[in-house]
Amino acid sequence: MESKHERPGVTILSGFLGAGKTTMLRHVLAQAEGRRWAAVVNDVAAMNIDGAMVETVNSGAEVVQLENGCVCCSNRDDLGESLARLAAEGSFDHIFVEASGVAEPRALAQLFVQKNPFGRSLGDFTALANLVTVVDVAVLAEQVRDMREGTSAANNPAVMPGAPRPLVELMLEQIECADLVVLNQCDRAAADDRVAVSALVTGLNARAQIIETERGQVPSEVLVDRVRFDAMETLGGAAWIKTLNAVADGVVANGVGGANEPGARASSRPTVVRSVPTDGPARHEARFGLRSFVYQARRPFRRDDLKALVESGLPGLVRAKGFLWLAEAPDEMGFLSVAGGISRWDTLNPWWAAMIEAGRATRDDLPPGVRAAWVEPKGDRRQELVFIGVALDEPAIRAKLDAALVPAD
Ligand SMILES: Nc1nc2c(ncn2[C@@H]2O[C@H](COP(=O)(O)OP(=O)(O)OP(=O)(O)O)[C@@H](O)[C@H]2O)c(=O)[nH]1
Repeated sequence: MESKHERPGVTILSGFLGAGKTTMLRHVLAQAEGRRWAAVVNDVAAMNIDGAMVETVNSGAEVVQLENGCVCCSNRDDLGESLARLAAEGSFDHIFVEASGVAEPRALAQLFVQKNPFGRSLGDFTALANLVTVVDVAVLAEQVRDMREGTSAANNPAVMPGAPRPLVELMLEQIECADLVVLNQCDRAAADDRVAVSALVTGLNARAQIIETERGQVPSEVLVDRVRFDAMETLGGAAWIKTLNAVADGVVANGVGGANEPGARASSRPTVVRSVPTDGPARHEARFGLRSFVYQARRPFRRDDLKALVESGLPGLVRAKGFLWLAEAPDEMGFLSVAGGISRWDTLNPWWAAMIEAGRATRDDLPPGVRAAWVEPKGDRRQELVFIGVALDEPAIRAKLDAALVPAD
């Protein structure tokens, strides 16, 4: 084990929408046992559903929520400021960053190694320990099957410059730039699929350690105690980068083979690393065609109508999640999560309004976030759902959601 840095260590959790980052972070924070940890949570939409979920773990960790943009592009300064502040406080040994599901880990890692115009980088305040990518094995297995079977032009459309890129490209890039790849949701994947996905990950990034798990059940030591990040190795870990370097070194004749092999050494020449564009807030929309919107309402849903709507499949939907107020259980905060074509319905805790009505809390107990969202007479009971997808028909979805609400009096 490498010695601990005096600066707080940082573990970055990346991974495609719905892979299980928040589930894993909650599991890890629950293991804090008095250790001085903090978490910075970023969500892709204008509302930080993940941050609110992480705050429900009573671990003692400070949770900082970053909203209004993804940390790998439009929200970089906020991430930098939050990490610098947490480091300056001197009270934390380790900080976890949960990136949004569309974040590119390479862009995040570069914040720690590349100096800004003032000659500073996040590496001056903190020590990046691990870039971790969480993968939904079942979803990636499906993509591997499509890639294998996709021999026709229709399955392999050419992406012209400036056009949105397929989302699978983002998934693969997240794997290429990782020190540790967590293959999550193994309970949903067949054994053959697990083997195929593991082979794909090794092919893309032979250097990364791979862990298979369910529900993000990893021991915290794996993320905290061992420092794996190495700027040259991690940023140059992708098989294609190693191959290019080997070609440039004259090690590989045709740019194929050799450098992909486990244990292949990185070239000593400067690593070829793609530059990171910094083109503002609309980057994910422009690059991958992904858009998000937030649906809010102050009336309860009829459970069956909402279920029927969600299960009918909304064209273009990649991810939906958020808090629900259901007419059938008006005192319980519901949680809906749609990812990889599967919808999950959970109950979290009672609404604060229900607790006050039952005499179990008073208005003075309300946390600031709840106070800010309070509207009489129903208090914090509300709908707050984020929809993320490609070419979503937002007005049509909003109209269908409105129709699933209990009619206004
Ligand atoms: N069956 C199964 N479900 C899981 C597993 N891990 C997470 N889930 C569920 O998958 C859904 C997505 O999990 P999250 O932890 O919210 O995923 P995420 O990566 O944080 O999602 P985004 O922040 O939206 O990108 C939730 O409904 C989880 O309960 C798993 O290993 N198996």
